[in-house]
Amino acid sequence: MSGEMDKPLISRRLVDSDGSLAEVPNKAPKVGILGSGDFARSLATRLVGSGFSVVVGSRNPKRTAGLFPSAAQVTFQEEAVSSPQVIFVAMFREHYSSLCSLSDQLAGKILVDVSNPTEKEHLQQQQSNAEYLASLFPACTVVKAFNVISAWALQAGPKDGNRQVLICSDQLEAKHTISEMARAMGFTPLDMGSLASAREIEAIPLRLFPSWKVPTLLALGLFVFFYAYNFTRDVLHPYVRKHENKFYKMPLSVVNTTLPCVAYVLLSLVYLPGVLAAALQLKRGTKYQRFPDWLDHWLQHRKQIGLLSFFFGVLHALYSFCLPLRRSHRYDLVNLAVKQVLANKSHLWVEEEVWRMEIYLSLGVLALGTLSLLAVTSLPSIANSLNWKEFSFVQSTLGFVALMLTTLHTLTYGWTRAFEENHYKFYLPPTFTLTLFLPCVIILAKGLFLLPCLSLRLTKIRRGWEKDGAVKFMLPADHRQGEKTSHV
Ligand SMILES: Cc1cc2nc3c(=O)[nH]c(=O)nc-3n(C[C@H](O)[C@H](O)[C@H](O)COP(=O)(O)OP(=O)(O)OC[C@H]3O[C@@H](n4cnc5c(N)ncnc54)[C@H](O)[C@@H]3O)c2cc1C
Ligand SMILES: NC(=O)C1=CN([C@@H]2O[C@H](COP(=O)(O)OP(=O)(O)OC[C@H]3O[C@@H](n4cnc5c(N)ncnc54)[C@H](OP(=O)(O)O)[C@@H]3O)[C@@H](O)[C@H]2O)C=CC1
Ligand code: HEM
Ligand SMILES: [Cu+2]
Ligand SMILES: [Fe+3]
Repeated sequence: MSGEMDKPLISRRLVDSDGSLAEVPNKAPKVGILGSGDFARSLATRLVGSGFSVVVGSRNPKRTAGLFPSAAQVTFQEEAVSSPQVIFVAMFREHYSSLCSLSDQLAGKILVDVSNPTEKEHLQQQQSNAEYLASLFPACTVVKAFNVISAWALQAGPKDGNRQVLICSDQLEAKHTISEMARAMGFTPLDMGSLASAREIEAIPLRLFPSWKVPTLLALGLFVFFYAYNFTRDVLHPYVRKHENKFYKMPLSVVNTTLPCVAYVLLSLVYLPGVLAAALQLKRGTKYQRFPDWLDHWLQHRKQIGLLSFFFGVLHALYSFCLPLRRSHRYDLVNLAVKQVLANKSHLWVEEEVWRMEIYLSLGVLALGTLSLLAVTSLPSIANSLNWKEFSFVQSTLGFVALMLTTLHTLTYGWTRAFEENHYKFYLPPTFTLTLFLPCVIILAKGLFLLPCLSLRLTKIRRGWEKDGAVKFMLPADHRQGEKTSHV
């Protein structure tokens, strides 16, 4: 734990209230840490590296002293809390009460609660860990901070991962002190208000990609559905009807009929809500009415659904490149050649099939290329370099172009199969026909919205015009209080 970590990351200068930089007095400010676990160790290392003087309070300082940087003083709890004004409590909630014997020494000091509850604790306990700590030590000021930073991120310094430290407390002064400390350690403090926000802050590390949950479940659901459908058609049907063993198709072939279908359906689900929204606005004759919750939610999750569609599209492309590499493919080719020789046929070449394949592959590549533009512009650094018009051109117009290209890719792939009886296995139509329904609805609707009468009306509505005379800025009738929908 030496080397780079011991160097101050940021020189010990603090920003005065008037915004000017003030040199901190030479004597390093003293900070206490209770606990000697992973978090305490990383915190001590970071604090020492940022120019603080650290004293650690442990129940067994002899055993733990070796684990801390040599600059940190490790001692008994009572001694550690006596002089610093700021004390980090790097312990779990269930052990807070063991500190009660220290309450006299702790009185008047700032206690920083860094703890994270488990999912179960978070649901069971009404009181946040920080509020519980405050209730145990009424004579102290409790600040909630640093729980969103992992011990690892503290160790590595703020070069990796999220730099934000969410801070809340009932006392402004204490919050300011801890904010400046976070800044000195190279993090970005974010004021979250009073200690009542602690529960919310404690919930953050429990979340795992919140805005991705529904889109991911949707994608998985579609995958399971299409896989089962394709399995039934491509594997089960030949087995049941002709006792043919086609189970080898399960890992690659069936997957590659499934992936593109998921990608395609997801892509249409990105552009469907815009069409529904436009239709709703046309029907209502106003834009000053909230969309129903489900539509609002759907509109907000388009980015995630779109990126998932891109992901499945990329997988489909990679799997497609592997199709001719398969051993089964080679056997098929050789067997076909042998059959031809036996039948005394030569020069097998169906012009229509050749063209169809050349075209559908080309369209697939174009579709994926267009989709990658959308994916690239959704990176924040690129999105920030585009103005609003440019961004919406890529997302809305090019996205629609990608949908069109995919539709053409699918149509040229499917060709006349939808109309041939031998392609209906167990009366199930070929898979691609299922996926074509939504995109066709969208393309049709977009076409309709281009009709002068509708497009003029839509433009007027989007500029604030309303069906019933003058522009009104009324709260919609169905607006219930306390209802929040934007949460991404
Ligand atoms: C790979 C990928 C990445 C994506 N990344 C992002 C992302 O980073 N951020 C993001 O927000 N989305 C992202 N998306 C989702 C999607 O591209 C956008 O939400 C896109 O703006 C949706 O376009 P839209 O035309 O359906 O909707 P909108 O642009 O919201 O328009 C809604 C409807 O109104 C119509 N309309 C719009 N303006 C007017 C007007 N002035 N006059 C008349 N009619 C109008 C449109 O034709 C449409 O029918 C991504 C999608 C994919 C596939
Ligand atoms: N690890 C991480 O990445 C993160 C941890 N946190 C939070 O930091 C806190 C500490 O976590 P972590 O360091 O990982 O946990 P550890 O189990 O590694 O450390 C807990 C420490 O608490 C001290 N302690 C004091 N009294 C008791 C007691 N009665 N029983 C047991 N231990 C006691 C122990 O030190 P001693 O024996 O020296 O007294 C022990 O080392 C937790 O609240 C956690 O939620 C927050 C963000 C990230
Ligand atoms: C480099 C890009 C692409 C290539 C090389 C490619 C190639 C292919 C191939 C070889 C097939 C036939 C699969 C089979 O024989 O089972 C196919 C089908 C299909 N592709 Fe693509 N594709 C590409 C991009 C895309 C994209 C981006 C999408 C959608 C977002 C897509 C959607 C489809 C669909 C829906 C089918 C029909 C699946 C079925 O019902 O069997 N493709 N593609
Ligand atoms: Cu949501
Ligand atoms: Fe939600």
